Amino acid sequence: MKIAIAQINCTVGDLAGNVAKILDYANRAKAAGVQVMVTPELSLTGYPPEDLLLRDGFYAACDQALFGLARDTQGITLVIGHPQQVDGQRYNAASVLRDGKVVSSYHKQILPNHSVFDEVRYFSPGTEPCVFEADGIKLGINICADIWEEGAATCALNANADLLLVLNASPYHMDKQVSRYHAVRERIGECGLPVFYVNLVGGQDELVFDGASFVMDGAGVLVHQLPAFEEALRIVELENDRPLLGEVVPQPPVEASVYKALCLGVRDYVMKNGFPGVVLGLSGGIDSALTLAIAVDAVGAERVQAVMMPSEFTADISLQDAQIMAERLQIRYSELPIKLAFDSFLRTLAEEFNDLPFDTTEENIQARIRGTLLMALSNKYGSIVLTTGNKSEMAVGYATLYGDMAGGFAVLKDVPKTLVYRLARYRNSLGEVIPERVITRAPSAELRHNQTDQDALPPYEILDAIMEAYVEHDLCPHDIIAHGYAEKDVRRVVKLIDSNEFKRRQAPVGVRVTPRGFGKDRRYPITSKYRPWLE
Ligand SMILES: Nc1ncnc2c1ncn2[C@@H]1O[C@H](COP(=O)(O)OP(=O)(O)OC[C@H]2O[C@@H]([n+]3cccc(C(=O)O)c3)[C@H](O)[C@@H]2O)[C@@H](O)[C@H]1O
Ligand SMILES: Nc1ncnc2c1ncn2[C@@H]1O[C@H](COP(=O)(O)OP(=O)(O)OP(=O)(O)O)[C@@H](O)[C@H]1O
Ligand SMILES: NC(=O)CC[C@H](N)C(=O)O
Repeated sequence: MKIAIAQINCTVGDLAGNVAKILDYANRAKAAGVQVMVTPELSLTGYPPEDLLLRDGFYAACDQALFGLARDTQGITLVIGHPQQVDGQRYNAASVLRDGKVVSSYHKQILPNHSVFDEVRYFSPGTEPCVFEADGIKLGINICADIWEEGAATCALNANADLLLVLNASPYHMDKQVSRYHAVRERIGECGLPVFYVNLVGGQDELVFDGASFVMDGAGVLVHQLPAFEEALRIVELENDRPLLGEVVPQPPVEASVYKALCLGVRDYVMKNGFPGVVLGLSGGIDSALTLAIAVDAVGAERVQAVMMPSEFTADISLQDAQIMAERLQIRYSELPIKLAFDSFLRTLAEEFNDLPFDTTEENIQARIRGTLLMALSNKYGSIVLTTGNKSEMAVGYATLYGDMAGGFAVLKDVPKTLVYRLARYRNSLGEVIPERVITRAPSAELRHNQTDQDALPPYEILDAIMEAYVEHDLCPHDIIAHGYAEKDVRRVVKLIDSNEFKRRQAPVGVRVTPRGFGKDRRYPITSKYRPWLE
């Protein structure tokens, strides 16, 4: 008996494309003598389809695609994830397709409604197991969150399952795989069934699904591990109901996995939305340097344009480093000085401003001129503007609305500044593209003379630690101070984080790589009188 794991990159809403991909994988699996092929959760629609799931017409289209897929599949049994409407109830389902028919369906029992998940908004929970037979072996079905709690796996065991097929759409964040192994081993501890953990791969707006599907035997031993961040078809041989040992691909270390997640997130956002390429402002600083490296690795140098837009505050080394990087990466590179536009703005505003001193206003005008130029290139050539702000800056509002925040996709939105440096070093370890000086010089917005980020903000090691404690772990300022951080830093950073929610709400979407990003999994009021930094 052979079971295939189809670790595929599905596109939300592309029913015909997803069906074609599943058929292609099924044909390859069939040619290799496979009896059963398993696809990820909601493989027919992509995940998460969000409010498409509130439309009756969407379920009708899914049924049509599912029955078409069943008709076109002969000689192999498929397990397909899809949304299903039964008697007015909506379910997150997995159906068994065999001999041209949909022979049975399972309804997900545990609906996740935390962090980035909203499944209670869309689905009713299932209550029944679904076990089908292939080659004399009884295969039980679970779907993703089912396996993270006690219940659904035991339900399959009680229905006489010999092993468990688990369809997943489990998004990536750092160290996620460890928690998946842990959850699956807990279930195996309870039910003793081997588990086929089949995960989706690909980017969907802010989420990246890393694949990294695996198989554990009934003792919780890892017997197959698929690669992360790429599609794969893995054929697992069984002796009776025992999965035999196969390739165990090592999981990438954290910098490599975050880097790959960012590349996949950018590539799929750009490609699935049909952009011919990307454009970004290249300042000679670390954030735009790393963003450029990711962009090139994601979509290829021929699809990337970088623009250096010097002002009177731009250091010579910034210009040199931008040129060196463009040369190393062989991208389209232009220089568009902003002096003329800046002077023109100042002249136009001179009477209004009435000799008031140079302040953030003028800094922001420069950032906005750059944003306007990049958006003009985007409009003219159809390329999407990548913004470069990192998580630390997005946390404290250190970015200009309609300036460096103008754009379509925020690559580093969930990458704290300290991790930006680690990723730059990691990328250079594969071949040096970021000039060493860009990594070692003090970060500066170069919006006035002799400016450095550290004039305005605590050192990034401290800022990032306080941010993680407050944003990811929900600690209150007192607890953070008790961890050894200076009271003034904690109160200041927390105040900045809370009072800049308005900016983040207007920021482009970007790839989530931490357990809590500034996206679907953090919903704070903009208007709020609750002020934890004063407590
Ligand atoms: N609650 C609220 N709801 C909606 N809108 C609100 C608001 N509070 C202020 N605003 C609006 O927002 C404006 C202030 O925001 P904004 O215009 O962006 O400007 P602002 O936050 O005052 O300044 C931007 C800051 O980011 C720094 N920066 C800029 C560019 C790049 C970098 C970098 O290193 O990467 C750093 C810069 O040095 C400065 O400290 C207000 O004038 C007001 O119009
Ligand atoms: N001279 C410039 N030419 C082109 N783009 C610029 C220039 N200055 C700023 N930008 C754009 O605005 C973004 C914000 O940059 P800024 O230098 O203000 O702060 P930063 O967060 O230190 O970013 P970086 O590390 O990339 O410099 C840059 O990443 C870049 O995309
Ligand atoms: N789609 C799901 O049910 C995912 C839930 C699960 N906790 C995960 O992140 O893997």
